[in-house]
Amino acid sequence: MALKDNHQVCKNNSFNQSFLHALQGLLTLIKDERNFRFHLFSSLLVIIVSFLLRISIYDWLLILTASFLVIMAETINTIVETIVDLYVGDKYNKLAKKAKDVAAGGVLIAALFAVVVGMIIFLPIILQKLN
Ligand SMILES: Nc1ncnc2c1ncn2[C@@H]1O[C@H](COP(=O)(O)OP(=O)(O)OP(=O)(O)O)[C@@H](O)[C@H]1O
Repeated sequence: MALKDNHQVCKNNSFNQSFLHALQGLLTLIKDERNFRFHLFSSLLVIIVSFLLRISIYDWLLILTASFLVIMAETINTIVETIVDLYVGDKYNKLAKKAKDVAAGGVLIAALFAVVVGMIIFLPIILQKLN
């Protein structure tokens, strides 16, 4: 059915098929996108640290939201890059540059937000443990 490319171009005809194609998209992100792997690994690291430091439920919500935003921004960045490449190929195009740079800027904003959230939550706990 899905997961191996059968050159399907028609609509998915079952929930299972839709789900398998979504899973295939996720695996493609992990396999092909170095930055996506980096953000996924960083998020897992932050989640492990959050467990170890026993942060509050509200802090968990913030940490998970910040991680989710970075991963979603990276996903949208990959979508933009792929569509731009599909459209312009190897040719230089000013609008292609704008689209790709803006998409990358979105990832940067989300990553900075995650760093600020991480510092607000982890720094006081770490400083308290050091004292
Ligand atoms: N067709 C193009 N026309 C103009 N500029 C381009 C084009 N393709 C890429 N660029 C420029 O090269 C940069 C890198 O593009 P590329 O598609 O390699 O992204 P990437 O290295 O995969 O980015 P990221 O690190 O965000 O995943 C873009 O941000 C853009 O400035």
